[in-house]
Amino acid sequence: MKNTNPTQTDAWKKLLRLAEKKKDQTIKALFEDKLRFDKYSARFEDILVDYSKNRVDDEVIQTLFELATETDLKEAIDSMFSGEHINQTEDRAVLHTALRNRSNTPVKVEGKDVMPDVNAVLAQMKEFSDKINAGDWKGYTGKPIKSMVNIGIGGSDLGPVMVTEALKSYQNENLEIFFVSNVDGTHIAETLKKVDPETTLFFIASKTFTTQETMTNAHSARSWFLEHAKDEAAIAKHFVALSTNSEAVSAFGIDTKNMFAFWDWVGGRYSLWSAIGLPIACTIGFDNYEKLLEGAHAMDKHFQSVDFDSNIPVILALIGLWNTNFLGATSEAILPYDQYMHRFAAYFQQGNMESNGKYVSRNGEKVDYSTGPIIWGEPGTNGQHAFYQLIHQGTHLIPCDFIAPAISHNPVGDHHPILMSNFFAQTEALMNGKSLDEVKAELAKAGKSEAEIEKLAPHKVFEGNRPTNSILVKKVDPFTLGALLAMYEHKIFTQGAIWNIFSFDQWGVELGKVLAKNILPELSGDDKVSTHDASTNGLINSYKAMRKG
Ligand SMILES: O=P(O)(O)OC[C@H]1O[C@@](O)(CO)[C@@H](O)[C@@H]1O
Repeated sequence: MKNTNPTQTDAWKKLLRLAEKKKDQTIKALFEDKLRFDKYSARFEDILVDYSKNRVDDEVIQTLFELATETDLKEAIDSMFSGEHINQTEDRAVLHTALRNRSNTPVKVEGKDVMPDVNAVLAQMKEFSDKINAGDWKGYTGKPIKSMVNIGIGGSDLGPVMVTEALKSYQNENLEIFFVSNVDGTHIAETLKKVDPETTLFFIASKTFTTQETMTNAHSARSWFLEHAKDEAAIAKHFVALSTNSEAVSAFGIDTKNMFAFWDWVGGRYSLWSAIGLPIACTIGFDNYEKLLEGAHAMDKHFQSVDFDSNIPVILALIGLWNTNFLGATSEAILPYDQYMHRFAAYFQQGNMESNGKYVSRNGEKVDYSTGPIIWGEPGTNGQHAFYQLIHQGTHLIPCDFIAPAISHNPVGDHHPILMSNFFAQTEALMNGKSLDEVKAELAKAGKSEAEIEKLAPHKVFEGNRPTNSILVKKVDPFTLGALLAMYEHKIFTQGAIWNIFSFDQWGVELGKVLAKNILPELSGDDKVSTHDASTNGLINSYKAMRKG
């Protein structure tokens, strides 16, 4: 991968000029082009991506494509899929795409085709999840597994949580799935209250098998289990490990035949396609998990082969870059109008912010431009009653992705049409706003006096011109969800490539962990601590005083 400073490209300089030249342009006016919706929307299988309600015109979008070309995006894409060690600071390939490579074409890492290993683990996952779903995997008292608890955090938790929630309609009704991630004892305590040791399976999910929270929770779960089962031999029937680290798995006391492996070229935040996805496969059945893989693979092929001007992840990435680097947006909201997708934004908080929350370029220099945005969001319509005030009338420009299914899994009464009417209305309102004249006419029609109108009107004006993408899917099914996830993954990849940053390491999560390990021993006993700054010393010593009750 090249390491071009994007601001040095002709396209970037032109985009700066265009942003200035078009600063008074409105999205509403752009719709005078009657073909705009057709030109600025794209179909992929049962997914419609409408990016027409953005502040981009033909000149801007073409220049954005030039930026992608000038920063050698195609070469970057090919480098990733070819197994090049593009994760240079960890000297690793980035091949989560190989995990869902349903075409089974060879994918080489250091000259070795990894597909046989990938397929072997998938076969192991299928065999195991089939047994769980059929009730053939018995616990230490001979009863079938009824409850599953995934113990993991970050990429070893967020993906399985988000997918099992989004695909809850596909869940085996004889099985329940729980997730424990936080080291806060409440998380494991509240979960263990709900499950029976005789019928519970624990997934210990950790790429490194060293993460403090996960290992703490895993040992607590193991202790709880042995209080009931007594015999350590029972562990083998109730604990499986999802990891790259077989030595640490054995040391924990899980038989490596109960280990589902993956590899260092799978990033944690890109790992739900790997053995980390086993709780998904067990919850929704392997066939549905396979459809998730197929959807992602279909999007991978689209991303790899389609020209930029029809390439959905590239288009979304470039529009996001335009919003961030030329219109000054610092965050992006993901707003799924689907209650089952309530953890979708949270998933991409890690996916996006842990990938592109970087301030040093691939050249090792501090960047002088914005990189990854803050990702946040909640399901619609709830967000409308929480933070849409700011999105509509705040001082921040917040590009939003609205996502909705045409068909609900729960067609209760007229709920879905009501939900969808809000989905359509919000992007219309964010684009068109409401002018002062319209507001004044409304207030006059409502019988307000001149004085009241003068006082109220400014507060009821909506400037509009706030950019949104609308992503309309036929139904949130495994294939479609897989394609959506891969679409966002490749958007993130594309932005990182153009921003000339390393998107696949995460050094920023290390310092806090190290300092916490230094503080932990200081918390035992009652002696005062004085090894830190006055605030940290004060906090620790206050904690020690308070906990005495
Ligand atoms: O899967 P594991 O090795 O336990 O890591 C968990 C999470 O911790 C990190 O913060 C890295 O330390 C995330 O990148 C990762 O997904």
